This record gives sequence, structure tokens and C-alpha cells, in this order.
Amino acid sequence: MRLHPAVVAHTEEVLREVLRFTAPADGTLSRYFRDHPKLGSRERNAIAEGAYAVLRNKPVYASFSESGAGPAMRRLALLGLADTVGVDALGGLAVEEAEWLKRIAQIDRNALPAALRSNLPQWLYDKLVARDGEAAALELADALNRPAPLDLRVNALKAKRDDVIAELATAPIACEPTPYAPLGIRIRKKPALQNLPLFKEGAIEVQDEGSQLLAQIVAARRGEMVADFCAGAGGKTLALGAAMRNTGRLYAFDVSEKRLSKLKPRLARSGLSNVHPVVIAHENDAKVKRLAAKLDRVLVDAPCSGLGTLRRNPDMKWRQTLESLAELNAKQTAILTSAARLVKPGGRLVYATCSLLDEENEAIVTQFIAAHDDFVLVPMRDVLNEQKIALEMQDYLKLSPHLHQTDGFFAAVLERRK
Ligand SMILES: C[S@@+](CC[C@H](N)C(=O)[O-])C[C@H]1O[C@@H](n2cnc3c(N)ncnc32)[C@H](O)[C@@H]1O
Repeated sequence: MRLHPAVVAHTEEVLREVLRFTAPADGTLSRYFRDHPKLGSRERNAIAEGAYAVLRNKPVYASFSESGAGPAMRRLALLGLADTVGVDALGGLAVEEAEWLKRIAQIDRNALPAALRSNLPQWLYDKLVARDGEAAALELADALNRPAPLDLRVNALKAKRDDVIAELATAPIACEPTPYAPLGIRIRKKPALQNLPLFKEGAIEVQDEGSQLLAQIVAARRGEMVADFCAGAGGKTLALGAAMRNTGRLYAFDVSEKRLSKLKPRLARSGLSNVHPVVIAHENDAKVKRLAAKLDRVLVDAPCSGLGTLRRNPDMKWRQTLESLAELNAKQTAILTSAARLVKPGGRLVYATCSLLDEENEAIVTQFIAAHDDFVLVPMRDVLNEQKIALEMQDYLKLSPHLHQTDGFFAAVLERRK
């Protein structure tokens, strides 16, 4: 069945806002749908998919839309929709539009110049090519430009992975265990989970496998004192709290009250009572300082460019610049330095980002170790061995979508000397 002809106009309208890049695209889309309550779920999906395709493929679409007729935004919307829902599903196309889309479909995209085909901003493409070479950079770009699957984490306090997979199968939701994370489940489609008893009862949470692995390498144990320094909406906090079997004390710090408030309903579902969310003014807040040298584990999931999550947030690549990167680097160093003070002798500090860039990752850690001789790097291969995770790594955890089918993540484990 064809989509309502208004879908193209809605996609055009939402793109006009999204492409200003003044706010995250997911928020803009949610607001748009709230303002247009009459749109059905099929239409909403098509509009969102179409708009995301434009964000993913903006440079290639811009070159395609040099041909064709009609308003530029409509051409972009048509390209996005044609690539996702397909031309045949689109209602209300003018004859010349349908013919133009057919001509575009014949173009061999692999024959386009490499930088254009990467669909990355030039500065980012140049950085990746300089580091990895053109072939690897293109492979990475290609994986980053595809939608991600939906990963779940099973809450070990409430269920077992095999039982959850069996229950999902009855829904019916086709899924499989994730290859590396012991509690992960991967779903290829995007079913609505909110109404499933498994979700309502807190047996499952949405969390990328890479993010689950980050929480696991923190290796928080029963009865320990732990801080998730940049907890946000608590994706990793929930995994840490469950790993601690709901014992000990887990502080969830963040400067954003709004983000931290999103942790509350998730905590209620999870059944965790060992988590203490604390809004802090900045990384040197007195609430942080009084925990100096008291904690067994501190996770710094630092604010970063988010370029490892382009599969889910394709607008990030257009919202980051070399200037914003430099600002982030200063913040990352400041937060890591302050969080380090909380670690007790023999305790561990984990620095993590969802960035793919060395300057937000290795460079921050190397600089930190050079300035703090009381911390030593624990090679990631040892940490992964301890945790029985079958991943080949050297000193650091470096996950990327083209190699591990996860979002891009980085992590380093540092131990405070006794
Ligand atoms: C990568 S996000 C955290 C995501 C979260 N850990 C999760 O797994 O869902 C980084 C977080 O750092 C927070 N942040 C920024 N500056 C901070 C600071 N100075 N101290 C603590 N948190 C900060 C941001 O508000 C944001 O929520």
C-alpha cells in the first residue's frame, strides 16, 4: 500500500528544521510528531527514516539533487524516502520526479569520488584517511552510515538471557545473543518494546553491545563503592548496579539534572536500590570532593563528539567541528583529572568515550598518565581475559561498527598504585 502523499511534504518540513543543526535531530523529530498527532505510525516511520537517510547521505544527495526539478528540500526528501521506503511506496509523485528518481537509482554510488562517497565532513574524512588509509576509512564510513540494530541488555537481577530470548520469540520478535556481551540480545527490526511485560518489569533495557562491554570492563563487584561520573540517563549505571548485584553503593553523577532525571524511571523498573543519583555543578563540586580516595571503581564516560554513534545519531557529524573538538578535549582532561581523585589505592579508573578520534581517546589517557605517576595502565587484553570476553585488543578497548557491529567506543583502564 502506498504512503499518503503528504509524507513527502512532512519529510521536507521536518528536514527544514533538522538541517539547521541547532538541536539534536531525534528531539526535533519527536517534537514534530507531537505537533502532528494525526500522523499514523507507518507515516511517522517513513518520515523519520527519510530524514535520517538525508542526514546520513547529505553530500551524495546534494550532488544528486543538482539535477532534477522543484524545491531543493523536496529533492532531498525524495532521495531520502526513495532510499528507505522505496519509490514505489511514495504517493503523489509528479511524473518527472518519478523519472528523476529512476535515473538516480541507476547511478553506481561506488564509482563516486571516495571523499564524497564517505558522506563524512571533509575534516573528518581527512583525519580517518590520514590514520587508517583510504580503504579502511571508507569501510568505517560505510558502517557508520548504516542504521544500527537494536541491542538489549538483560537485567541479571530479574531474568536469564536464554529465557528472555525464548519469551521474545513468542511475541514474535526475532533476535539472537550478541557475540561478545554476555547479557546482550540483538534485534534486527525495531519493534515497539515499551508495552512488553519484559520491558515494564525491568528485565530488559535498550543498550548497545559496545556500551554493555564498557560497563563490564569496569568490573564493579558486590559491596564495592563505585561512581559513574558522567552518568547521563544512566545506560551504564544500570548495568553497573546489576553487576554489583544491587549491593554496595553506586553514585551516578552528572551536571545535567535533565539527563539524570531520565534515570529515575529506569531505576524504578530495574529494581536497583544501590544507586544514588547526584546532580553536581561541575567536576570539582564539593559533593565529589568528599569521596576522595574512597572508591573502588570510577567510570568516566566522558562527554565527547559522539562520532562513534553516527549509526544512531547521524546529525552529530554535521554538528561537530574542529573547534568543538578542542573544547571537548579540555573538558575531558578536566573531568578525568577530577574523577581520578576519588579512586582509592588499588582501585580502578576507567576512561571511556563513544568517539573514534585519537585526540579524544589515547591522547587524553597518555597525557593523564604522564601527569599522574600514581596511575598505571592495565592492558585491555588482561581486563578482557579477567572478564572472559573473547575480543582481541591490545592496551585499549577500541570498538567500531565495521569490525565489531557495535557503535564506536574507546576505553582505557587505569589502576591507582597501592
Ligand atoms: C557520554 S554522556 C554519558 C552517557 C551515559 N554514561 C550513558 O551510558 O547513558 C556524557 C555525560 O557527561 C555529562 N557531563 C558533562 N560535563 C560533565 C562534568 N563536568 N561532570 C560530570 N558530568 C558531565 C553530560 O551531561 C553527559 O550526560
